[in-house]
Amino acid sequence: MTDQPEEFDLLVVGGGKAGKTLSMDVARSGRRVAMVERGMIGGSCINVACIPTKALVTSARAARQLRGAAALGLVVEGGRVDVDLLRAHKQDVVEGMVAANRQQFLESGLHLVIGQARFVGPRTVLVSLADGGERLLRGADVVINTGTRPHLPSVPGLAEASVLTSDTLLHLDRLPARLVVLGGGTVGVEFAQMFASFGSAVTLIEGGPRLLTREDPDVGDAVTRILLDDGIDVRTGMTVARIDRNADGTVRVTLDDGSLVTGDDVLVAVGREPVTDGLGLDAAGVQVNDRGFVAVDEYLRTSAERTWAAGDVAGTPQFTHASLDDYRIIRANLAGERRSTAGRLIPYTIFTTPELARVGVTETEARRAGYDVQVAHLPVAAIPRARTLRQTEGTWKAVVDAETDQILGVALLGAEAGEVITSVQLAMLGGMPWTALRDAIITHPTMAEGLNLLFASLQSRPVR
Ligand SMILES: Cc1cc2nc3c(=O)[nH]c(=O)nc-3n(C[C@H](O)[C@H](O)[C@H](O)COP(=O)(O)OP(=O)(O)OC[C@H]3O[C@@H](n4cnc5c(N)ncnc54)[C@H](O)[C@@H]3O)c2cc1C
Ligand SMILES: NC(=O)c1ccc[n+]([C@@H]2O[C@H](COP(=O)([O-])OP(=O)(O)OC[C@H]3O[C@@H](n4cnc5c(N)ncnc54)[C@H](O)[C@@H]3O)[C@@H](O)[C@H]2O)c1
Repeated sequence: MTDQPEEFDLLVVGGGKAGKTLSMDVARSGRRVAMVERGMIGGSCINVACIPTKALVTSARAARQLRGAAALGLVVEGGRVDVDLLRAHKQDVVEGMVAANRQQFLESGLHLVIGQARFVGPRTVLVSLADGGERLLRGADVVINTGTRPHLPSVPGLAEASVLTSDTLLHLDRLPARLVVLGGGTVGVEFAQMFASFGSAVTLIEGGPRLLTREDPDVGDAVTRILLDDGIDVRTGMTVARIDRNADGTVRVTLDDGSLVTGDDVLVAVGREPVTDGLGLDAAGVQVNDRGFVAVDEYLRTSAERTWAAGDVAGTPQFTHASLDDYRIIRANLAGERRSTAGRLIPYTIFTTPELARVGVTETEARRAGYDVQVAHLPVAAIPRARTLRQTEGTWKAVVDAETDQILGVALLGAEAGEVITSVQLAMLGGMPWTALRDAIITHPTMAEGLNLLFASLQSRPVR
């Protein structure tokens, strides 16, 4: 290695969704691009987050369907969860996507540098290469996209109790007979239900007053009822006082009211923290905010010149599609536009069974913002398609502005909600009033047809 850095038009640190997409895009346009990735080709989503978990959710749903096969007129005998086959299925999906990403990186012409990057000066990183040695790289523009990792709270005993995170639970070579899940957020509810479907006895402990605290109380409570029906022991408003690994290998979780929960494993899912340690942000002149995330403005610029940040580490809502939109913003701004993150409509789906899909604001947020709202509710059982699927669990909710008829937000808890939400999102993006969804001719029998029914329960404004 010489003292002179290798020069690039664009240097991307961390190959997450935003970083890899931007790297390929800029490289395809003929610019010199280096992307430094310490090991996960394709980033967290395809290796340890969305893709492996959703592959396992598919298995969990199949297990549920097999158990309910008689209701569909099928006699299925035997059947058991084989953890090795489960892992092989998940790994096959992951490896297919990693291989496809690797191929796309190659074809784009980007310089993929596998190693750990650390800033040693403005827009300059020293990379400890995975196969030994170092490289010094400098970018005319630099994008930081190093993601987040599971946060481990300072609970007495936790550090010594060999607890699991979403990363490590995915690699487990056995099914815990009793799984204790700490944290009733997105990761907690998805994993709790998945493992309950595989046959684990699951206890879910949430510190807040209910599960999914960002949702309206009625929506969070509806998800809680579904998990309770699945046999999950849900304990809300509970803090863990300490965790101990017993001599026989079991784990004892002591709650603040003195009660004990015993399990074989503990999954800690209490949020994620930014990956910035050892990154040398000071040397780069990049500041972090009070939560430790890289501080960015609405154009995704950091405090350092021509240094940008994207995805989870920049405090963007922690979804892959949000990170992808950060790529669009930085791409436009690198080309001299002024594209902003302000006012983005970012939907999401929580992949419980049934799914909870959300877009826009909650009823609580709309009322707090001073809107005069109308609220529509629809039990999923009222949708003909739900009957034919025999998946009648759940309830839909829409919040509209009574003054303007604009849709403010929708929460769909039910089968295929993650697919149906996009129709609502597109209507919102197009500024369509709720009456358009009430009156649209929608294919029968589909779940989306429920939108006709949901909005039909609202009162039209009197004709003036
Ligand atoms: C269990 C789980 C399930 C999820 N499911 C979903 C889902 O279904 N849908 C959804 O939209 N979102 C989901 N998410 C959230 C989603 O995974 C993240 O929001 C998304 O992956 C963030 O991507 P990113 O662009 O910020 O970076 P990441 O994909 O996290 O990539 C950051 C990369 O930087 C690399 N890196 C870090 N430091 C360095 C360094 N110093 N040098 C070099 N490389 C470095 C890392 O190895 C990593 O590959 C899930 C998250 C979890 C934990
Ligand atoms: N389907 C998806 O899109 C998907 C799936 C998984 C994760 N994600 C993303 O990843 C992010 C992180 O997920 P997460 O579930 O780790 O975090 P989260 O912020 O969604 O939920 C964490 C939960 O843990 C609770 N908590 C915090 N400290 C606690 C403690 N000591 N004891 C008990 N409970 C405690 C919080 O009240 C909260 O309900 C999500 O916010 C989401 O953006 C998305």
